[in-house]
Amino acid sequence: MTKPNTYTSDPKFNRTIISVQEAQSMVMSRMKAGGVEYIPLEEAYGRHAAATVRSDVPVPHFRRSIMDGYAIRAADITQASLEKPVRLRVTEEVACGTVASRALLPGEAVRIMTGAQVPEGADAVVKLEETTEYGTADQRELELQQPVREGDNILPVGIEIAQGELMVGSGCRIGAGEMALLAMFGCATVQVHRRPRVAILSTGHELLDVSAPLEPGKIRNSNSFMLAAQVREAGGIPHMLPHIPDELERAKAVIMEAIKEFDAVVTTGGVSVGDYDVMYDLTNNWSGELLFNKVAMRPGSPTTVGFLHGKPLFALSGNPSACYVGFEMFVRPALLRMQGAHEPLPHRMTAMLLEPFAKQDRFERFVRGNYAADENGKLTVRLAGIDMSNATITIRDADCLICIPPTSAVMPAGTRVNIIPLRLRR
Ligand SMILES: Nc1nc2c(c(=O)[nH]1)N[C@H]1C(S)=C(S)[C@@H](COP(=O)(O)OP(=O)(O)OC[C@H]3O[C@@H](n4cnc5c(N)ncnc54)[C@H](O)[C@@H]3O)O[C@H]1N2
Ligand code: MOO
Ligand SMILES: [Mg+2]
Repeated sequence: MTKPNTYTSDPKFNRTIISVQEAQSMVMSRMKAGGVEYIPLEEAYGRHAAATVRSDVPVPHFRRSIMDGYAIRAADITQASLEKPVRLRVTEEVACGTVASRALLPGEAVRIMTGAQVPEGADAVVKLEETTEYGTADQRELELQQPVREGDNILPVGIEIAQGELMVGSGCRIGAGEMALLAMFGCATVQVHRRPRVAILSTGHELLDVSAPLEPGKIRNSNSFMLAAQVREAGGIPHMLPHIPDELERAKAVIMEAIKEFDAVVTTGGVSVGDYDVMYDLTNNWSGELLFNKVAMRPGSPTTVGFLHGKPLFALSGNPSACYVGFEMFVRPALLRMQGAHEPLPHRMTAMLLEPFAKQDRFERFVRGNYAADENGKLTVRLAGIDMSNATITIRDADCLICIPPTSAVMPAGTRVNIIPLRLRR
């Protein structure tokens, strides 16, 4: 006797499928920028600014020499030539950080160094190599054999940055350039968004601690470590909880506790239709809201997101690549939004596929790939290797996700596709 198929009526199997874009907007519409804190500039790298910083002075704020040489008045040497050189009296020296004692008068020159303030009255700097000095220490004379243009080798006030210009926008991630600008404008303390604290929980009877020897049927918990790295990359503070077996009551207790204490909870495993897939049961029957539990994407189709007390629970797949992609699509943007980022969703670029893609699917697929520029500067992309949602090795190897739209035919080499660059390239 055959066993009747009962699963077609089981809600665990009949989930409402939504598109990636829909799912992202459902999550993002609930996320807002978190609290603010003040930190020393030294610690600001990688953080997201919580206030706009503008220049309070122009840069440079004084006329600055860009060469080692002599500050002169261009009008004094308009007639200078090889045959009829002009001589000027050298009155003093201006090193970086010092200023001339008085304005330059006609017929005078001042020895000046790169970066030093050009004296009043001077309107050009002549490079040292184009000059000859004569005379004694108290009677110095400068000989010039050709005219110069007014303004030569002088940085005018404000040429680089005007007063009041935007230096660091609120929500912007502080990188090396922002660090330099914040220092230039005297921001010893920086107002930044708090880093979200994220609890990470792996579920699965089969999971072993990293230090445990392998046993038949069991594997080490690698997803928690991957997720912790992804949380860090997204600016958050990961907190790895000890992994738990697939037990509903246990999972409920740990998650309810974690969601009280942390800004977000990310779990991995147990979101599919298996007998021990407890995250389905948990999010279907809890005091929180269930946003979705099926997304038209591969890997990561059973990705589930819920909200409780305004905090998100991201229940990602246990399959390592599905877990990785689920994080990139939903958790990273959410964490970035909590830190004030304005455009946190993954950025897409176009590239030409260098090899055919044969798998057909009704869902959009995010394939791990590697991109490069061809000889014309156009982006190309190829698969990073094995493209299974249970694979881990290609997470190491990929520097982008190739977005393959739903297909019913082989996608030939040469097709233009979207790619999502991942993290910093090696
Ligand atoms: N009959 C069906 N089976 C499955 C379906 C389906 O539609 N019908 N969906 C498949 C898809 S798609 C995915 S994705 C997975 C989702 O699996 P779960 O999220 O339920 O995850 P688990 O069942 O707990 O584990 C899956 C896989 O991942 C390994 N795993 C789990 N946690 C970790 C960890 N912390 N570190 C490393 N590896 C982990 C686990 O051992 C399993 O091999 O379901 C398909 N099945
Ligand atoms: O959605 Mo699953 O991740 O395709 O394998
Ligand atoms: Mg499962």
